[in-house]
Order: sequence, then C-alpha cells, then structure tokens
Amino acid sequence: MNHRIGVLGAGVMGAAIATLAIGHGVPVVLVDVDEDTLAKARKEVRQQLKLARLMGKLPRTGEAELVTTTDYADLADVTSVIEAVTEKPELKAKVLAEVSGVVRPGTVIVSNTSAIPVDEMADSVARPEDLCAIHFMNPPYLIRAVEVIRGPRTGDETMSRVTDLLAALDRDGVVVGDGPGFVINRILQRSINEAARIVEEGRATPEAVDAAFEGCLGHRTGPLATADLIGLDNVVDSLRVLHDRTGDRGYEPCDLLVAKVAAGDFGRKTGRGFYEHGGAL
Ligand SMILES: NC(=O)c1ccc[n+]([C@@H]2O[C@H](COP(=O)([O-])OP(=O)(O)OC[C@H]3O[C@@H](n4cnc5c(N)ncnc54)[C@H](O)[C@@H]3O)[C@@H](O)[C@H]2O)c1
Repeated sequence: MNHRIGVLGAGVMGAAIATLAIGHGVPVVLVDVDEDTLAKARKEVRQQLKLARLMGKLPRTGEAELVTTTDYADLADVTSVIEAVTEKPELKAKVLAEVSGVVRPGTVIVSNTSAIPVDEMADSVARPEDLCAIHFMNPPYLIRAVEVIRGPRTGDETMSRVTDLLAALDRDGVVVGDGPGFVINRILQRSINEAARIVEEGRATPEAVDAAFEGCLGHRTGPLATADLIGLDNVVDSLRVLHDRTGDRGYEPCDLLVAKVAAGDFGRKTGRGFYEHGGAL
C-alpha cells in the first residue's frame, strides 16, 4: 500500500513523527493551528532528519514530501491520520471529531495519546472501528518500539492497516489492551511524579534521583531527565488524565511539577525544567 499520512499537531511529537515518516519515504501532511508553529516544525524536521541520518537511524537518502497546513481539508486524501495534539481530552475529542468528518471511511485514525483510553476517544469519531492508538516513544525516529493500543471497538481491518503502516515506518509494535496510561504511562508517569515529590521533599536532588536509576537500576535515562525530555507540561496533563480516570492519588501532580509548569519551565523545549538545557528548542 502507498501510504500518505496526516499528522495533527506539530509540537514535540508531531514534528518528530513527521521526520520518521518522510525519512522512510512516506509523504506527510502536517497540521497545526498557526504558521509560526509550522515554520518552527519544518526547521526541526530538517535538523532531526540530519541527526537521525548521522546516527544511522534513517535511510540516508530518498525522503518524501512534507506539506504543512492549518487547513484540515488538506487531509481529505490521506491513507491514515496520526493525532498528536496537546494531551487535553476535550481538545482531542474536538480534533478527532473534525478529522473523522474530513477523511474517507476506512482511513485509519491513530491517536498518539499518552494516557486517554481509546474507547473514550472512540465516542468522538464517526466510525469507532477506524480508531486505535499508537504510543510512539520520544524521539520516534530513534526508538523503534511503540505501544499499539486496540480499543474494544477497534476493527480487525484497522489493526491490519496499522501493522502495514508500522512496517512502512520500520517500527516494532507491542500490542496492549486499553485503559488509562496503557502500560508505559501507567507506570512511567507515576514514577516521574514520585521522583519529583522526592525532590520537593528535599530528600534528593534531581541529579541524585537520576543517578540512582541510571547507576543502580541500569536505566538509560533517569525519571527526571526523561520528564524534561517529554515536557513537564505534558507530564502534568498526562498525570491529570490518569488521576481523573483512576481516582488514584499517586497520579495527582505534585506541587513541584505544577509550580514548574506555572513558571513556564517545561524542560528541554523551553530550556529549563529539572535541568538547564542551554536555551529553548
Ligand atoms: N512529549 C512526549 O514525550 C510524548 C511522548 C508520547 C506521546 N505524547 C503525546 O503526544 C501528544 C502531543 O504531545 P507533544 O509533547 O508533542 O505536545 P506539544 O505541546 O509539544 O505539541 C502539541 C501541538 O498540538 C497543537 N495543537 C493544539 N490544538 C490543535 C488543533 N486544534 N489542531 C492542530 N494542532 C493543534 C499545538 O499547537 C502544539 O503544536 C500528546 O497527546 C502527548 O501526550 C507525548
């Protein structure tokens, strides 16, 4: 099948998913709300392509076309859509309803949500059988494995098309069941929250928390450096999704995370989070 994908949201993940796709020769229509964000994303995609190629993580030549737009109507003839807008359930519901009204029936609609159950989002689309979630890792052009979430209403044909799409993107899918945070974020977001709480209590510095996870447990990156990479704004949004849907206080974002987001210290993307990153991206 000749894929042509629409990517909704040109932030951290949308831009990087676009890099992964065009780097594998799959054309992309990238949508966001304004031209400034799209211009920044085009620049990031160029830099990411260069980096991934230097690292041998993407084919060296033969990239596909990247079209950027603010008009959802430009998604009319894509073969699948990957939604990567901000982790706000009401926003995702609105965006998914809009996109499902534009694409042809049978077009796979994939959400890259961190934590919202597929079956909840399925209420917003015209054809719930066309919807599933792929939780790409950050950055998706460097990490091959992805979580694939099949909701109770996801169709067999959608799962088969997703397998085909992941093959075109050279990613390895791990299929898991539906529910808040799926597998990875049910565990990871709670760990990040607890790590931040330890710093808040003055029991350890961010450096010490991460050194313990990296040195003692062999994790490649500790929870707070991971949180800075994800974006602390996204961490707080994901924790709220998990807390609202489980009632589990372990997911209630701690004061330190909330304060950092209120101060605009989102991590790598703004230049400061738990660590200093030498300027915004
Ligand atoms: N950051 C990560 O490490 C990571 C990893 C896996 C999954 N995710 C998930 O991916 C999604 C995107 O996260 P992100 O970190 O890229 O967020 P981000 O804040 O960097 O980007 C979100 C983008 O969505 C755009 N947007 C908002 N409303 C829109 C609309 N109506 N139409 C089109 N675009 C719109 C925003 O302008 C912004 O550019 C979230 O669901 C998040 O939970 C994030």
